Amino acid sequence: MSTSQKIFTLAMVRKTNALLLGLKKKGFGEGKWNGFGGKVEKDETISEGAVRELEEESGLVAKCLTKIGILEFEFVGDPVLFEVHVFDVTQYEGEPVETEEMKPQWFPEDGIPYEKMWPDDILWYPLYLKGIKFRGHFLYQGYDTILNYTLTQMDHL
Ligand SMILES: Nc1nc(SCCc2ccccc2)c2[nH]cnc2n1
Repeated sequence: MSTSQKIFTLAMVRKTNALLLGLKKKGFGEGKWNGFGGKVEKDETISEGAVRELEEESGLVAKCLTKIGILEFEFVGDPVLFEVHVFDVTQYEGEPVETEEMKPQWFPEDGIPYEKMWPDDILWYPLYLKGIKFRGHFLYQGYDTILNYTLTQMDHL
């Protein structure tokens, strides 16, 4: 039983058959390729937070976001439940630039570097890339081992 929930965003930027990922240079998830995201501030909606974090971390300005998933992460021994709202971004302005937080790179959809990403990604990316919305819950031991999980397709989020 987790005593508190913290809301985070994760923006997945896509163009024809390619996905933009960022190599996290510091902080939570350092050294892993991931979408762009972070905390949601008190004075913003979840999608406003997603737009802000994407611009801060990649320089891209999202013009349209679609909520495509909700992922809950629990870490053994940590009472905080991470609730991550995942968005698909296909309309954006600008070119991706390296920032203090992230080094961006385009990957072909059949060349995703799962071995250098969070272990849950290989489980839900295939749903995302097929346009299937999802809700998942993952129990982690440390940051590399998933003890158990549920992953459900959703018609609406
Ligand atoms: N793909 C993925 N992302 C995250 S955290 C993403 C949201 C975030 C949270 C805090 C700082 C920056 C970004 C994960 N955690 C556990 N598995 C995971 N998989």
